[in-house]
Amino acid sequence: MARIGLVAHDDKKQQMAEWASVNRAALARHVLYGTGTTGGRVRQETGLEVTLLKSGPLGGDQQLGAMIAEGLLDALIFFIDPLTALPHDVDVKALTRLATLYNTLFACNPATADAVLKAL
Ligand SMILES: O=C(CO)COP(=O)(O)O
Repeated sequence: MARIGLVAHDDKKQQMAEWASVNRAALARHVLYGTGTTGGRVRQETGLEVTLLKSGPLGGDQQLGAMIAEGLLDALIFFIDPLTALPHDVDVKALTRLATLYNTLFACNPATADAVLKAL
């Protein structure tokens, strides 16, 4: 059982919902956390229990970063939108920086998320 953070930017939320639905059985074996909107969407699509943090732009990315720094998160699935400028880009950078710094399993697209989920 691993503790997994789920995050997706707006243009990637559909992709996250589909990925979570396809991988529902595997995800059900883990403890899930999500930024507000992403987590709500995953909950709605899959019926999985997801602990909802604040929405990303309102501090949810930072909450996940703090969990990583405190050793409370084992993997981060973060579907980043590479084509859109985001006003809270500093938060995105901070979260990906901490995932890198703490050697956290970190997937930013479905192909890598599949591999990470298999590894857990
Ligand atoms: O913006 C996000 C991550 O940077 C995601 O936050 P939401 O899931 O609340 O939309």
